[in-house]
Amino acid sequence: MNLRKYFIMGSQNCTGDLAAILEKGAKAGITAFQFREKGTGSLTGQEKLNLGFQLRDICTRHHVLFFVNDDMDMVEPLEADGIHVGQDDRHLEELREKFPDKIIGLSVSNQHEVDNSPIHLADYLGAGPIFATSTKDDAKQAVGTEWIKTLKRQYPGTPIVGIGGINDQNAASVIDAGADGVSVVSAITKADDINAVVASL
Ligand SMILES: Cc1ncc(COP(=O)(O)OP(=O)(O)O)c(N)n1
Ligand SMILES: Cc1ncsc1CCOP(=O)(O)O
Ligand SMILES: [Mg+2]
Repeated sequence: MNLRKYFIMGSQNCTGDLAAILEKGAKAGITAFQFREKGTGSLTGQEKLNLGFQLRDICTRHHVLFFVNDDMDMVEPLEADGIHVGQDDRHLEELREKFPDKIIGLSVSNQHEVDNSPIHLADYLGAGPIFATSTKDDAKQAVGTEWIKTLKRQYPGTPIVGIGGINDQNAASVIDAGADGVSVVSAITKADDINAVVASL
């Protein structure tokens, strides 16, 4: 499971063509992708599914892991490799039972969440927001790279990806803190040169 360069995107994040952005990212070396279609302006129903098929196909062609965000009903139709959920989403017990062989990621933003989560059912943890972000309206307070160190001490065998405000300038600090990968939205969707940003990440 290679989560080193984990790109997340939905149509609400872009003005341009999502398929073209993902294709560039995949060619440049992203290792994982999460289809996160949520928030103002996002697609629903069949339109969301159709976009999902298109993006899934790009990931298949480039051997990039494909995750869906939150929506467990899309996992099977899109033949996703896994699903990422947060604290207010479907419970890991239910997901693990339904998808015994899929990769399940869980967001954890503080110790209270860790203490109240079945971490042993998660295949990886999304830690953040590490830095301030304007991509997610309801993002929690930025926790800094110290949070990665704290998690890694407690769960040395569980892969951890940092998320939130990560870009090609600060990604190294996230990896240096012990993260196995960096998850980014705007660093790629807003990049002038996607190839350069992914290489630099
Ligand atoms: C890799 C990764 N980490 C964290 C998140 C955030 O998930 P969540 O807290 O459920 O928030 P939403 O993304 O659903 O708004 C993530 N999506 N991916
Ligand atoms: C989905 C999500 N979860 C925590 S922060 C965030 C958004 C990250 O976006 P960006 O990489 O643009 O800061
Ligand atoms: Mg969620």
